[in-house]
Amino acid sequence: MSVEQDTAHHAGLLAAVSGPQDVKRRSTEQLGILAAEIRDFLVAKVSRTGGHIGPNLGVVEITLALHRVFDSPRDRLLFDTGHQAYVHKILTGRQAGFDKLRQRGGLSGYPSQAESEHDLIENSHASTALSYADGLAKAYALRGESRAVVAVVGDGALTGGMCWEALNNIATAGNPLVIVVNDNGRSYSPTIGGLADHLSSLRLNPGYEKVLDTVKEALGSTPLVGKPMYEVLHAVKKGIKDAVAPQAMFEDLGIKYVGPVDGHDVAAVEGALRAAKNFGGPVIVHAVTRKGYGYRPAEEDEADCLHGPGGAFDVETGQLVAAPSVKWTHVFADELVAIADERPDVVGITAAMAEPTGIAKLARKHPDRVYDVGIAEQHAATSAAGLAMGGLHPVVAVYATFLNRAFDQVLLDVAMHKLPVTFVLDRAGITGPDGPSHYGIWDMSVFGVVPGLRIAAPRDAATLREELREAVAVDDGPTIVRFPTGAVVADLPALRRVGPVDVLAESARTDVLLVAVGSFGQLGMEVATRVAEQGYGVTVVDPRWVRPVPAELVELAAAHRLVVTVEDGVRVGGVGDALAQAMRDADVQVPLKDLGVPAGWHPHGTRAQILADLGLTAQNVARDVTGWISRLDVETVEPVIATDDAAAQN
Ligand SMILES: Cc1ncc(C[n+]2csc(CCOP(=O)(O)OP(=O)(O)O)c2C)c(N)n1
Ligand SMILES: CC(=O)[C@@H](O)[C@H](O)COP(=O)(O)O
Ligand SMILES: [Mg+2]
Repeated sequence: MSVEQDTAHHAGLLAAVSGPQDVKRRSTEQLGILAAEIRDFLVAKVSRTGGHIGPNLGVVEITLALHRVFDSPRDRLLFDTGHQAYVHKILTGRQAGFDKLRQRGGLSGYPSQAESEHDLIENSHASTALSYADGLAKAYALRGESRAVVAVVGDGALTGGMCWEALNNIATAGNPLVIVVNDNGRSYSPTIGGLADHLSSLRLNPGYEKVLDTVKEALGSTPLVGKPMYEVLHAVKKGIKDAVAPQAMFEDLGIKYVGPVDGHDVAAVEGALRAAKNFGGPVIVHAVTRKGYGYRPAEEDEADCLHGPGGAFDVETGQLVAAPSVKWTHVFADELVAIADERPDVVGITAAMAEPTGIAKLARKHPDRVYDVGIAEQHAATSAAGLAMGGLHPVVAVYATFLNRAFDQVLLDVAMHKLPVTFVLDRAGITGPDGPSHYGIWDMSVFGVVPGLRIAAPRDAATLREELREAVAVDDGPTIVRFPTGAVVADLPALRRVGPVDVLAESARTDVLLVAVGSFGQLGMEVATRVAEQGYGVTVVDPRWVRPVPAELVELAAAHRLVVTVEDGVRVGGVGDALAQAMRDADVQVPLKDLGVPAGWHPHGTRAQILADLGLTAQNVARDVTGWISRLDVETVEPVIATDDAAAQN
């Protein structure tokens, strides 16, 4: 067969898949071909859009086997985190959508109910699927519905505490439920922790299966010498298993364990899944896979097996096509290392995202001063509280969206104890292609209610460095420093500083106080120019520290006719809301308009597109501001006319 014929033959099998039924009818040999076609398809498509290529290359065979053994959507397939559901999408009629993967109006990077009846959970925060599965299995049992529930969970996601809370309940409930552990030994970087070590010891122990075979043979050939002999042999077998395998742990919990199976052998996975399906109770199928399997640049990418290139990449090399830029993350990472060089009490914490948050840079310089806690943001917060109680100043670097789940820990374990912990929230505000679950738009509202917590929103590289230093200098309570995704914007020097507030622009007229939060500083400057063209004077300020609301900001507000806030976060409970309250408390009667992200689930796209959709562009804000201030002119004129009328009548 020529290369062309071969390619056409490959493309033909995948092209003929419009749903799971087309996977079920394939022979074992055809499945191998189909798997290769899927990998080609993934690389070809994702290299143009960016996306989670490494994780998906690793679950091709598992997903094929799932769709052969189970009947989705009647049976429920749940993907933990959901970043590895591309193959599932390909097999459930969505191949055409991959040209616009993660792009505005296109396919979501995660399961999506709007896209397909085969998708159920849309949450793309890790470690939730087992809890959903527990609930679903209970619901189907109570309603008398015979439907299988299957959760696919990675070894990384398994480091999250919710998984263990769920396992505890799944075991007690005893409902039929299949948990596929997709064990590739990695989160982004190699997965950390006791469980991960246990799993990898099993994976790396070639003697394991041989030992079991020997015991099995011994059992088979041993003449029936009665129960005691059997028990001795059984104990030997169990002892060996306990030494090298995690099943003892799962089986002690009450969950049947099947495995380990080669996760790239469809027939093996299929066999294990069928056994699990027929078991009638909770079963763990432990599938060992390789992240990035079948695509050399991913397999050989030491950093993260091409976990999720943010944009188009070169198929030959796996390198991003876009020219590298200096990101907010880089500025933070460099400054943190500089601070740590000066202050031995400063330590870093990452929740399985050392490279993406920049903490890796500190780890390379001071390896004994960085802790990777796994995908465990709640634990990260309280562990940081412990470190602070022990005399250190922890810097917990997480994405803004992931700190949401640690609210109680930040509130009570850290803030109530007035502990000096700095949370650095990367990817704050609208992020883009990952969609609504990944927008870091809630932090200022959610954590704004925490007593004693100070929140900084730097506007550029210089203020990020400065505010990070100010944050780690705080020794009587927690701090947050939040900044957006992507390339850091050009430095925007202040004209002067009033308390903590930077004045970025001012004019002779004091019509509007424009409070530009964080990276909206530059937008504020453009708005001021546009509004000035309409004859109004705008003072642009950056509060720098948005919580607590600086008293100086309230004083500045009192000196203007209109206050407008613009922030990259939800309006409810945001900076605008907080300033309005502070103004009410101070009896400042100046009207305030707050611009930000409206409540809702805003679909994915680029950050710029979404901000434009939300009206958060200089043009839109300038139009709004001009409209509001000109209406105020009319309103202030009207009472005068009314008085004249009244005088005329008298
Ligand atoms: C709560 C939470 N924290 C962090 C992340 C970021 N994140 C996405 S995937 C991932 C690693 C997942 O590892 P694993 O479950 O083993 O899946 P793999 O990518 O190896 O297939 C992390 C840390 C997240 N989605 N949710
Ligand atoms: C699945 C997940 O939560 C992450 O992989 C996320 O997609 C990373 O986003 P960035 O590309 O912004 O690092
Ligand atoms: Mg993994």
